[in-house]
Amino acid sequence: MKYIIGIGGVTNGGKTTLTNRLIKALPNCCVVHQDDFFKPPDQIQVGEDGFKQWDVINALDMEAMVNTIKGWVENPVKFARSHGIQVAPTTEMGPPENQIHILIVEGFLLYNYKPLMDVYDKCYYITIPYEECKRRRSTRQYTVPDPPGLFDGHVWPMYLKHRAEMETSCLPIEYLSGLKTKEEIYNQVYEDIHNTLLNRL
Ligand SMILES: Nc1ncnc2c1ncn2[C@@H]1O[C@H](COP(=O)(O)OP(=O)(O)O)[C@@H](O)[C@H]1O
Ligand SMILES: O=C(O)c1ccc[n+]([C@@H]2O[C@H](COP(=O)([O-])O)[C@@H](O)[C@H]2O)c1
Repeated sequence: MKYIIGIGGVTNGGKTTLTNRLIKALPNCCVVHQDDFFKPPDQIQVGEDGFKQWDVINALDMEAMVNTIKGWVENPVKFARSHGIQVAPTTEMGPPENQIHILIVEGFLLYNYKPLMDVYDKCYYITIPYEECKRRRSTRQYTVPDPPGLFDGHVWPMYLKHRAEMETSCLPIEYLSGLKTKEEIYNQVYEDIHNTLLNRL
């Protein structure tokens, strides 16, 4: 059985932190990070606001991201092995039809791209309020550092726009408060996934 989990949400909400905990705990679990698909800086357009438009879908090579996910769907065992993830032997997992393969797709713009809308079996979305987001973001080092004013001039307005867009889609999204402790968020999501997978097997 294949199971694809989306961990979306606001920048610095705690997506990577949660994902890293889950991949250690879940069996045969691979991950695709949306951040790995950012285009190089010279391909990022400058908007009317004067900022490079990093927080839009066009800043990402979404075709490559979709192809990576398709690669996992076609052959999760090969995908896992080529990403250095140990696959449990079939004997440990029971018959092949009971073998679980999990993919976590993690990123800030997961639910705003049509070709990906149908791939998720479960959609999580982490939120934190403006002040906390700005505080966490101010300590974060990206490969391209934030120029002064980027958060208020581009990052936060784009987050609000994309979130509103996402909410008009029919995706069943489970919201998680990123203000809870890392442990609480992890326990909540782990239990949810565990119970869902037990019911499906
Ligand atoms: N539940 C939490 N409570 C407090 N700080 C958190 C929590 N989750 C993550 N952080 C911190 O917030 C920052 C961004 O976390 P990260 O997981 O990289 O976010 P994202 O992947 O959503 O951008 C890191 O410094 C991380 O330690
Ligand atoms: O990773 C990069 O190369 C990169 C370069 C420029 C900007 N980013 C920022 O990465 C943010 C999304 O990642 P995250 O982990 O904060 O959700 C987004 O808000 C962008 O502004 C990321």
